Amino acid sequence: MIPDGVQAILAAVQNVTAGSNVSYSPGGAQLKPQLSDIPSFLAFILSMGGLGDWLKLFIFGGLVESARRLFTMAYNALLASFVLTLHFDGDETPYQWLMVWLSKQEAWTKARTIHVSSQNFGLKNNGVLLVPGEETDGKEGARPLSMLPNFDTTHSLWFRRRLMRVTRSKKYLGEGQVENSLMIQVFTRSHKTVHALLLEAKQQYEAETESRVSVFVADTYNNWYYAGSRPKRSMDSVVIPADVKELLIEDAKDFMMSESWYGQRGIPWQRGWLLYGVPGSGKTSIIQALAGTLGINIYVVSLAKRGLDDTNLSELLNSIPSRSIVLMEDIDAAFTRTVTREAPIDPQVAVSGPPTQSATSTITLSGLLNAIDGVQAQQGRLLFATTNKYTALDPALVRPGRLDVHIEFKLATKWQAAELFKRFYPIDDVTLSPPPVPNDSNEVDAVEGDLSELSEKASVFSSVSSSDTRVEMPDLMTTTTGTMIHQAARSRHSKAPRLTPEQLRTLAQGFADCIPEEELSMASLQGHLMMHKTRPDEAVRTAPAFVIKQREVRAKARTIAETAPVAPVIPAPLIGPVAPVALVGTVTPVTSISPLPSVSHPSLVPPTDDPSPALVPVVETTASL
Ligand SMILES: Nc1ncnc2c1ncn2[C@@H]1O[C@H](COP(=O)(O)OP(=O)(O)OP(=O)(O)O)[C@@H](O)[C@H]1O
Repeated sequence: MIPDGVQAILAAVQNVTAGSNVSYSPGGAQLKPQLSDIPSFLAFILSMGGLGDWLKLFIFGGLVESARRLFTMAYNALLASFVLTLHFDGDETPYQWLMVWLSKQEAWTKARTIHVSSQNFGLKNNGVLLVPGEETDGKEGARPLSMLPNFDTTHSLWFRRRLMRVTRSKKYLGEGQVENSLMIQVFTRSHKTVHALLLEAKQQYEAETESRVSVFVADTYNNWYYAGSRPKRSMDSVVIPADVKELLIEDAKDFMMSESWYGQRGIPWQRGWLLYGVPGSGKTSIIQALAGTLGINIYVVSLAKRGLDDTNLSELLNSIPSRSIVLMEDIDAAFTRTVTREAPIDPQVAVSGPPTQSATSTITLSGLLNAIDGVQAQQGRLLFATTNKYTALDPALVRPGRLDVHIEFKLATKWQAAELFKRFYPIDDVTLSPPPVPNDSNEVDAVEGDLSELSEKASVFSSVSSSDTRVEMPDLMTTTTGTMIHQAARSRHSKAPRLTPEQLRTLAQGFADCIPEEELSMASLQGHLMMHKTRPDEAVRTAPAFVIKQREVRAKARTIAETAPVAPVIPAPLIGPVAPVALVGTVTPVTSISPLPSVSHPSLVPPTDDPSPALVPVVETTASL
């Protein structure tokens, strides 16, 4: 049953549509006045008691809302013409610039709601404004506190007499992923103010990072994100033969300056280096040092990364800015797991196989090769690949044009051991130990076997170290070890004797004499020196024991490896004709990859007909360390 009021409206609507004068009235009577047009229809509606009131309210509300919307639109339009709004994504570098810049603004010291953070945005400790009164310099492990805009709060501050509103946001994406963003509104009609802001933030940040190298890694969504920065490592701190170091630096510098040379010849402006050899021999260190020397950033690609496929890899490589280092660490790792020449071994395995396989990437070798060659790839890219298994690499991957220069890193030579020692102990930072206590059960005495021969060498140097000292030795001839340690520690901070350059040379030589040629890695030698950070003579005295220990550890590791069940390796590496090392262009095929001939370092010879040096090659050889 339709209520009378509604029936009346329906009839009126019909009449209006049909242009009829007939209208409905309860009981069949004609309604006065006749509803022949819209105004009369409305008048009729409004004349209907409660319904009329309701409709009036509806129309009034509609008008108010429309007015509000119009006002908001006008306000926003007006605001947009006076305000410039900038958005920054948390995983991009400009966000870092702005956060550091913001952290240095005095505004936060007066704000009512602030975020107190110990994040330093990849900068050294004093890179961000410290909470007034806080001193962190020189304090080990101290993390500075900085004051920043609070999340989800809009802050106002002034920049060059312009009002700025800053809103920081944080979004939780699940699985521990957080997305940070920043919005800055500047009350200005001119872009100049915004440019000045960006430039100031960038310059401030770059000044802070001048002594650092920024590192980017791919996130789980295969986008680059800023993973922080590291102090620049000096080339001098990496002990490899000087000519190899020079080759790397000169070749890289030359490459960076040769854009037009490549362009004129239609050669893609990219260059690849393959650093291969034993773990802990300085492959990563030299890349880090090179990035610092050239003042460029490092983008690290892990080919075994979960979820990485051919398309992602290609996109990742293509989105790297020019004049950057791309570092593919342990390039063999991908090859011995899921990467094959044409396709993933078994898509089922990649999806649901054992964790070691499903947890890795599904890239194919062709995908990798395409990504390296990438037609749209950024030009001016220095590609570095490292591997411990040179023979596991496909010849197509290591051919010139992809990985042009191959450098082998070997176990430490005596020369490297001595040089590492000298660099490890800057003369001003170290002191000498007291003379060894007779019959003391120190580490050297505790080791047996061929240690005696080595310790003979060491003892020469410990006696040298304890003799020619400029400062009188504190009296440490005590009976209990505990007391001696205590007194030795005290001597470190009191009248400890300093090393002379001559003593350092002698100690370094003594250390080198204790280290067998090409048996231990540089990393392990460094580990030993770390145990005696400020006591070079102790490092020498205990070196023989260290060597014995290392041999034992390796023997144990070998036994474990021999008895352990052999894990299936997928697939067999392709071994074929390979240029053992080529400096651009030419390849000397060899029938198999065997241990490479030792040191014969490539040299860079500038082309005779072109001013651009070094890119024409010439030498097909192997650079070994
Ligand atoms: N030639 C070297 N000169 C100075 N330090 C070295 C050298 N080789 C290794 N080290 C030290 O050993 C540590 C490991 O070095 P690095 O990571 O560069 O080795 P790697 O060859 O890249 O090893 P992996 O193949 O395992 O990645 C670093 O702390 C580094 O300082």
